[in-house]
Amino acid sequence: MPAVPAPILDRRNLRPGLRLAVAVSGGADSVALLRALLLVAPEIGLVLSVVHVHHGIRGEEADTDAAFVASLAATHGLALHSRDVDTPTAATENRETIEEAARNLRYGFFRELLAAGTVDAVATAHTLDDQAETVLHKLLRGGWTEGLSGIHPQLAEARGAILRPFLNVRRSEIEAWLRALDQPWREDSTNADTVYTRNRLRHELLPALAAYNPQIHTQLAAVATIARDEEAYWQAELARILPQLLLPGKPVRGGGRSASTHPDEASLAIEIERLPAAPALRRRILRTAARQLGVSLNYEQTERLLAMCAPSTGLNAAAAKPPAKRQELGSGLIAERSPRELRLSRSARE
Ligand SMILES: Nc1ncnc2c1ncn2[C@@H]1O[C@H](COP(=O)(O)OP(=O)(O)OP(=O)(O)O)[C@@H](O)[C@H]1O
Repeated sequence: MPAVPAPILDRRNLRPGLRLAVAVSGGADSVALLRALLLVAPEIGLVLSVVHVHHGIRGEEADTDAAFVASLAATHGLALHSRDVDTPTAATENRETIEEAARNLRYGFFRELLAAGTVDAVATAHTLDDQAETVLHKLLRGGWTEGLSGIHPQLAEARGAILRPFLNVRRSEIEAWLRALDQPWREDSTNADTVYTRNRLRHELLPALAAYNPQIHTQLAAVATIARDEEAYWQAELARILPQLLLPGKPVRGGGRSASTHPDEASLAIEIERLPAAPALRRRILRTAARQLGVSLNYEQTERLLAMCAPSTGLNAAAAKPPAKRQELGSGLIAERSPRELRLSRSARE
């Protein structure tokens, strides 16, 4: 068999002396990530270990996965950080889906290892295929640039970081390499189950799109990179201008009536005249303001708020209806427009 080159790792965040725990589920992607990191560890000076979470779902299959990962770590003389969790109970208690609960428990363990200083970073094996599936999923459900940013190559934590050095690597490349190495991996039986949206995207929608553009995975991953950079730019702009714009709890000025100051209410005012003209910024300001009151606005709610910021007098006003004076946007969020201010308030009684 011709030699298959090792997948190319993103080395940006791999520095000498880094104590890096590789998150290994036993699947092809994470087994390959471990093998690829083992190849470069001596040259870079990485101190590798393995982290595995037994989620308490998928019965014996998960027991075998855990044993497989333990044996892989032992074969390469690596320390193993393992944790058994009860995903179904956590899902019920926190009203999460099984997938959400498993993810939260998994990342909870990673963050514990980082916070305790046991390791400096945790590497997960997300691939370019995962990135494409995530972006497509966000597009289907409706996503802002932050959602379209998909899986980030690096997540800074309070202490340490979570790294994704395989984000530029195709899953097909990984499997070919493991076969060439004669390295077995564990197949997750739920990966083929088309009950899960993500699996339908992987097995049905993406192959259909690839008939229109064979580079669709790379294109969607490029959307994530572009969206991430755009979002970072606008977030820096927001950090600069928000402190002058959002006026928490201030009374309405400029002739507007005073808003209710019921003790259960949290409120914020925005001076309309000082709002930048660009909708890209206006939307972000409005969404950030709502988020500060604990409400995550969807597109339709954001557009309703945006319309409330239109000029109430002057030439432009003749073309359209005057902006609404008061609207309830859901989740207890109320928007009130006075001549100079837009006030958002949230009743805790909702
Ligand atoms: N049980 C596990 N133990 C350790 N690491 C795991 C486990 N499951 C997944 N991982 C790590 O997470 C990566 C992504 O896994 P997977 O695609 O199943 O996650 P996901 O459901 O997409 O959630 P998320 O993207 O938030 O991690 C894997 O490549 C692996 O590095």
